[in-house]
Amino acid sequence: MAGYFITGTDTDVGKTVVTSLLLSYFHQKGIDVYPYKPIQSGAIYENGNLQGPDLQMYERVLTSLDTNKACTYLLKKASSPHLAAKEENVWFDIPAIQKNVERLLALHDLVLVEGAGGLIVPIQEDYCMIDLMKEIDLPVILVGRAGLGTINHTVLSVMALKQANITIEGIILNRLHMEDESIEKDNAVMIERLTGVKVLGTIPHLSDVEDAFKTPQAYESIFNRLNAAKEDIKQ
Ligand SMILES: Nc1ncnc2c1ncn2[C@@H]1O[C@H](COP(=O)(O)OP(=O)(O)OP(=O)(O)O)[C@@H](O)[C@H]1O
Ligand SMILES: C[C@H](N)[C@H](N)CCCCCC(=O)O
Ligand SMILES: [Mg+2]
Repeated sequence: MAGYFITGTDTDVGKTVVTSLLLSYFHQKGIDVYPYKPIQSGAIYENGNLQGPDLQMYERVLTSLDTNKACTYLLKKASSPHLAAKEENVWFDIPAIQKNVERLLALHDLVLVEGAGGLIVPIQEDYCMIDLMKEIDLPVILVGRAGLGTINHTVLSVMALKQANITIEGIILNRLHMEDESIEKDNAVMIERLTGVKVLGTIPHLSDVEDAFKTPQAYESIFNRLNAAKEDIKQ
């Protein structure tokens, strides 16, 4: 029974890609790993069914995924959850989300919970993603961009996590675009120096994201630094 909360410095920073690579990595190691996206906004109708884009990506790795189990709230508007919920007349039952996490933790060796956007994303007008993370109480993997601008975003995110007393397992930088490698290398060094949190590694720019899920061992040097990779999490 182990889990991580995968958060990011922003929306579209690569949380779902990192979560899917982690799913694939642990799955190939024989670990019973399961994803959970409590709140998915930006869901779209496909063949008459409302589909969550993040869930569709997890499904590329775990073809047997039960999307009802892996997501509690599917909202159509591609916005902050608080706004989508207001427009769609949805009320978030936070204790129910918490119970779902506990249920999944009891059922699986490893659970990967993905947030929506970054930390100060409102779920309700006075309750943000970071408040949910605090309640869920899993160690956090923070995904940030690898390139220019990430020092500020990543260090501020770590400051907020520390202020909330949330355990940070590590930072993963993601090469969303091809940028100056000397800046990216220095970013990792400066983020470690300014936060005291380990940068586990950098995910390269992927020409074919889904293809990358087939070879998760390529990220061994990043993922084997996670405690879940070291401990025997199969109870
Ligand atoms: N390393 C990478 N190389 C190339 N493309 C990437 C990489 N990482 C992410 N992407 C692409 O960037 C986009 C955003 O990634 P992703 O969906 O993982 O973001 P997210 O942080 O999960 O966003 P959200 O807040 O909506 O959950 C996607 O189109 C994804 O395929
Ligand atoms: C719809 C999108 N892909 C995300 N899931 C939600 C991102 C909310 C970001 C809110 C904000 O930081 O301004
Ligand atoms: Mg996502």
